[in-house]
This record gives sequence, structure tokens and C-alpha cells, in this order.
Amino acid sequence: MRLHRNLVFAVIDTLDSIFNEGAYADKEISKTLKRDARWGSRDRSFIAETTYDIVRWKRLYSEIADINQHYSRTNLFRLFTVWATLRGIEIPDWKQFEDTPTRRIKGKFDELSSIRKYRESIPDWLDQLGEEQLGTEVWEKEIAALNEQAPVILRVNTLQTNKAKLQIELEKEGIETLFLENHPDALQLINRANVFSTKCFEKGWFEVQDASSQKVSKYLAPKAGMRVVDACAGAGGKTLHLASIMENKGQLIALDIFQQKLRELKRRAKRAGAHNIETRLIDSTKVIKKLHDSADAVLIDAPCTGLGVLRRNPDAKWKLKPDFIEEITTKQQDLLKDYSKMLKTGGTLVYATCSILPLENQDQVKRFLESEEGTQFQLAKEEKILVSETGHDGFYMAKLLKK
Ligand SMILES: C[S@@+](CC[C@H](N)C(=O)[O-])C[C@H]1O[C@@H](n2cnc3c(N)ncnc32)[C@H](O)[C@@H]1O
Repeated sequence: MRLHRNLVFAVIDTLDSIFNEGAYADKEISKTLKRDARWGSRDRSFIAETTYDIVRWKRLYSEIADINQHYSRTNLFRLFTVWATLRGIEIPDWKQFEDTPTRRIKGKFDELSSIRKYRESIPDWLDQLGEEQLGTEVWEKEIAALNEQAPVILRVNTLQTNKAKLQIELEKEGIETLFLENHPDALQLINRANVFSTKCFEKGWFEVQDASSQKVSKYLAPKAGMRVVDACAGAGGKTLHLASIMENKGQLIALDIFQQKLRELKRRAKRAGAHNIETRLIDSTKVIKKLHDSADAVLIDAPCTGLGVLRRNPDAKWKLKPDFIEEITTKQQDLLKDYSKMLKTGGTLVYATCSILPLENQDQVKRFLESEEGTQFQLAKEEKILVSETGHDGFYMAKLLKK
């Protein structure tokens, strides 16, 4: 592979924003990809995948390249050199690479590979927490699986089409897919491709959504005609799925504390042809109080560490801080106590996270059931999904019934 100057510079600029300005990798990569309309699909995937790789392996590569914290442009080129050398890519004789030692990279890689925190490129505190929470054997498998690239999975929008038709139409647009066993609405791409530029996407025939995430709305299993609340709806990944399960019938109330996310949800709902969604911004406690004792089903897709989706957001390894764990677990418990009040007697509550840590999952549900607010609920079932066992994102979901 020959390295092209403008693509390598695009990677370095993107890393600079992510490591030095706190930008989110996915957003920064999308921004970079808009920079040059002449870039073809190979160029774009080089930029995206190389950036993600270097973000994912930041600690390991920094240790190999002897970089302590400061990510100057010279140091970013050093990280790039480690990435390229480990892949057997020849380093060009540009002046930016003059100070980047290529000798000993492979030797240092082998040496560091015996130490988990370097091999898996993870901060000490997170490595310890993962081990404490899951046990050594499970954690080792899980963190290794979380460092792999995730497949692209689509959810067919059954309001517009069906899986077989979508597969045929995508094939006509040059995109081959597979059905996934036990995931009735899912199609997995055989090769990565920019699905957002397809006609099928424009027509609202699918959304990109991991297979584990697709299980959450099915877990709630709302019926057409019900009143359903998606309490942490964000930009609506699960709301749109709920609307299609409800066949556009009944009332689906999507809540969030960010107006901007709800605006994006509305835009996506229009494309998907989902007509039964009403968005409401939580700007005071009144919004929730008004809904007390009124819903047949409530989904709390809670904010969390996102440790189950590290394959897609590897920068979370560096952005998460130990203090956040306490903050987020307190918030999750408050959400369970406050938002469960929206359910009617006999209603169904699903609590879900994209985390693999018991302290955000089963421990939260147990604590809730032992609290005053939780006495009216009973646990019907729960499911823990590990990437190492399923190949799909790490998730947790619990179904609770209001007595
Ligand atoms: C895991 S994300 C939701 C993802 C979304 N359900 C989806 O499937 O695309 C959690 C969401 O909770 C929202 N959130 C944070 N605090 C909240 C609160 N107090 N009440 C409601 N939503 C909140 C965040 O803005 C974020 O959109």
C-alpha cells in the first residue's frame, strides 16, 4: 500500500482534534470526510479506519513510540508510524517522518503484548474495574473482543418494506447482505460500504442499528394502540423501532433533555414514515409528573458508560474518568425511581444500557426493586449480552412489571 499525503494529513488533523481538543471521534471523522469531494470510497475508508485504529490503540502505540501525554503533531506522526509499521506499510521519505524511529517497533510490540493494559490499550483504572466487575477470564475475552472492528448491521423498517425486498434492492445498489439468525429485522453487510448514500436509505427503508440494540424495543414488546414512553429517546434509534413494532398505531412519546437530539429524531421519523411519535423536551419535573400512571409501557434506555459499544466508540476509553462511574450510577438509579412512576398498574418497564458492567445493570435493578419506589415492581426477565459471546454489542436489558 502506498501512502497518499493528503489522506495521511487528514488522519493526523483528525487525531489532533480528538486527542487535543476533546472532539468525539465519530463526529470529527464525519467532519473530515466532508473536506474533499474528490475522495472516493477507498480514500474515505482509509481515513475513517486508520483514525479509529489509532484512537483504539492509543495507549499501546504511545508506549511503543515513547510518547508521554503530549500529542504534538510530531508525536501524532510517530503514532502513525507505529500503525503503519505494524501493518507492514512502507514509511515514505517525507520530512514529517524524519524523526520517527521505525526500528524496534515490532520488538516493543511483542514485549508489551504480555501486559494486558498495554496489549488491550486501556487505562489502568478501567482495566481494574473491568476485572473486578466481570472476573479475570471473562474480562480478558471481553476487552479483546471490544477492540475489534464491529460489523455494519441494518434494521429493516417494516413500516416501509420487508427484509427480503431490502436485501434485493441493496444488492442492486452493489451492497451485499446476510440475514442474522435470531434477529428478525437485521441484515449484516458482507463488506463495509457507505449505506447512507443509497436510495434505500433515502426512502427510509432501514436504519443502521446493531443487533443487540435491536433486541431492546422487542423486549418491551409494545402493542399497536398502546401509550408508550421512550424516556431517554436521544435521536430515536429505539423510538423508530418501537414505532414500527406498533405499526404506527397508538401514542409513542419520546423524551430527552436535549432539544437538538429530539429534532434529529423528528427528521429521522419523517424519513422512516413513523407517524405516531410525539417528542417532548424534559425541561422541568412537570413533564414527567404529567405522565404519571398513564403509560402501558416505558423504555429507559439509560445514559451509561457505553462500555459495551467500545468497538464503535473507542475514544470512550480515553474520555471516561473514574468520577463518572459514581455520577452515572446515581443518575441511573434516579431515572429508574422517577420514570417508573409513568407506568400504569399492569404496565411494562424495560431498563436497558449499552454497558457490560453489573454496577450499571443488574445491581441497579436489584437496588431499585429493594427501594420504596420499586416495591410495586417485579422482575420478569433480564438479559446480559457480551461481545465476546455473541459478536454483537454489549448490552443489558431487564423487563419489570408493575403490580
Ligand atoms: C443511551 S442514550 C439513548 C439512545 C437512544 N435511546 C437511541 O436508541 O438512539 C441516553 C439518552 O439519555 C438522555 N438523557 C440523559 N439524561 C436524561 C434525563 N435525565 N432524562 C431523559 N433523558 C436523559 C441523553 O441525552 C441520551 O440521549
